Amino acid sequence: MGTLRAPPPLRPCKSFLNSTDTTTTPKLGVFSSWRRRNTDKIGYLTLRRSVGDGSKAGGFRSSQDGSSIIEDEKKGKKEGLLLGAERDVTGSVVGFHLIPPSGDSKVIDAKDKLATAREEVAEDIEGEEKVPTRVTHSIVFVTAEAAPYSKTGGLGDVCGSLPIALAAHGHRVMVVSPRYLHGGPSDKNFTGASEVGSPTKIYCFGGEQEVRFFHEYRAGVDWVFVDHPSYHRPGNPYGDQFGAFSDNQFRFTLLCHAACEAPLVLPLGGFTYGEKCLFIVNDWHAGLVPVLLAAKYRPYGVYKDARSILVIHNLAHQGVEAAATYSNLGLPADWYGAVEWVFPTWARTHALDTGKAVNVLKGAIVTADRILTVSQGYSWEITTVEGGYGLDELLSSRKSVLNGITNGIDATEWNPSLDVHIPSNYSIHDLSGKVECKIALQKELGLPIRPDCPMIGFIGRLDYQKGIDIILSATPELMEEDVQFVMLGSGERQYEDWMRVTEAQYRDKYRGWVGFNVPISHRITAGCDILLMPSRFEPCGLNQLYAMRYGTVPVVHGTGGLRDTVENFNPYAQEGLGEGTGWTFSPLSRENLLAALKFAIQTYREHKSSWEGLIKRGMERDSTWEKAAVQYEQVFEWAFIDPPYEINDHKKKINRRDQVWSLSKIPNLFLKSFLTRWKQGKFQSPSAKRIGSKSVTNEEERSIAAKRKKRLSDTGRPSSGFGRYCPST
Ligand SMILES: Nc1ncnc2c1ncn2[C@@H]1O[C@H](COP(=O)(O)OP(=O)(O)O[C@H]2O[C@H](CO)[C@@H](O)[C@H](O)[C@H]2O)[C@@H](O)[C@H]1O
Repeated sequence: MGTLRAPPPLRPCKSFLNSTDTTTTPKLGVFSSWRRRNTDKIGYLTLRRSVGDGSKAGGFRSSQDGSSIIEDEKKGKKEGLLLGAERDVTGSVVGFHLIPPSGDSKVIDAKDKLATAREEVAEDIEGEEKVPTRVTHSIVFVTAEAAPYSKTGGLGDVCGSLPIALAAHGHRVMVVSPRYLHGGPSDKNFTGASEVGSPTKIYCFGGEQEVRFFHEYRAGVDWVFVDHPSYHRPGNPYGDQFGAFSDNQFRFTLLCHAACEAPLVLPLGGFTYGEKCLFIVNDWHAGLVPVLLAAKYRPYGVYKDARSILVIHNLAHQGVEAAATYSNLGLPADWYGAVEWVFPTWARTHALDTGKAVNVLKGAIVTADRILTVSQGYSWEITTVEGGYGLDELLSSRKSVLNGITNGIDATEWNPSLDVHIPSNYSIHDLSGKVECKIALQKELGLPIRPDCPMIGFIGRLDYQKGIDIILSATPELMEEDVQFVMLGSGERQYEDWMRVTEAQYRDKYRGWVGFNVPISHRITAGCDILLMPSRFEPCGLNQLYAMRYGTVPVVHGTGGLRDTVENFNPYAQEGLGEGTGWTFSPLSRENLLAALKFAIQTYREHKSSWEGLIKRGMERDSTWEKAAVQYEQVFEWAFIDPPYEINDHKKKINRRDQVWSLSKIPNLFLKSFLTRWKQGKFQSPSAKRIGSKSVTNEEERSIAAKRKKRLSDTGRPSSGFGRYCPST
């Protein structure tokens, strides 16, 4: 956890390690600058990349095995010389250069599988120019959704834009997600992708499944879509009007297996990604990937140098299914402990319920090399009982590899001066278009056309996370004000119905748009003056970032990423010039929400210059991916410093458990106290002692249950303790 700090020491390239002259080998951390100072032959080194259509891509070229190719631009292309071993002034080999006469690059050392490429711009011989060294990786994103191909929320946005930002930094990036065909207009999103490689067999769910891969190269990224009949059905990626699909465990198990195969088998742009990849697995849907790397591949010497990073966008969804489904996952039998989940007694449904389940996200937390959340605030919240959804202790035990990086936004799609979905474009220098957007929105929704009336917007999933129940309770009082309120969302049926009823009740003030509609979401973001986000918890939140960029002032519950990104308004700061980009209220309650909204409305009406300041500070805020991409790169470096999760780690933990439970190994001295404690119910079953399982005594369970009961009676809502009934989506 904590902030991202100084970069780790640089790692030497393989060719350097191959040097036979070890006497002059510099220390790793100083290799780069040492090399620049002492080598006068290196010239200007860059790495060329070839992905998809080689002519389109810049950067470095990857070999079939994922290795990278280094070219000497200055000399190689002109002279076509085979430079061979490069030596410094002391005679030490510092690198190898293979420059073919054609100017084409060749692999330096295919055996080395040097997937980590190095882009170095050496300072000139006099040492005047200092340019940073950059390490590039072969990155494989695994995700259930990626915009614009598929999107139901923020996960799609992030996985549609972060890969592009990382590719722009020179990384070779692949995104693997399902090829959903719902039989509607969204199917055309996949028409740009064509079949690549040959059908691949996946072994899971007691049989053999065949998946096909489709590929599109766009914006510097290889978009790979896994095709299987189970992804072809009406609805959205996770369910339809009847609820979540019952075979989601199967569909996302398939995705994970296919994603592990893709870098090995797909010749994208003529070259596979190879084994030395960095998997970025998003949420539980992709959570099986790090477990597969450790359990299925590494024991056979495959993916030994790969690393995985788990990105948690929403801890509330963990992919929990009955323990009996373990055999479906395609994992070796002795890896059950990695995904095993035991619910506390109070959360079990009946007397014979043993509480045993498999929890895919837990498996990912245990086996991933690093863990990221989408804001720093949330990375702390998930280690607390309130925000941990039963995984807080496990996550706390992994604090040393847990960081938070605030999401960026796609600054091309969400740009008021370019947005194709809004009727008038505008910018911070000329806000006149914003009023036109407001008038057009009022017209479109059939509301009275009143440019001076404060207009409040809400966009999001209609569920408990987003605090819809608080909006619901506050709306009657809000409607007493002279305001207009627009909501766009879909989700729980009761809230959708409430929106329809409220619209009928307040015809001239309220509109509820039930459904998922991206163009409307842009028009609400641009046309409203205030965006309301009373989320109960919010890992990052993107709508407040979009709102600020569109000069719409956010009023948010101060939690997770909302607290990190919205600065509370202070009218007295900076000698009356003001400070802040919106309002944050806490704790979450109807009264606090109304108070914050009323402050905002009053400021809008009575303090025009303060309002303008709020708008401008929000629009000036840098929410692009650039900053986040650099922080991600820092975490990549850290991931490669440590060895990957090994089968040995797993075995050690299993053995430790066996030792605990082998009575012969417990000295007699402790046996009595052990048995006494056992009778008191202070030990759980052996399985509960396995890797990362929740290990609480019956007494603790009872006290947690009592606390929850009290909280329920005090506040009328359950705490976010153990996630007994996490849905699969
Ligand atoms: N009815 C509708 N019509 C059109 N567009 C709609 C819509 N409902 C939602 N959207 C869009 O979906 C996205 C929602 O993103 P959020 O980050 O607010 O929430 P979400 O909870 O899905 O994401 C999770 O992952 C993201 C990404 O990490 C985190 O920011 C977040 O906190 C976490 O809960 C936005 O682009 C929004 O405009």
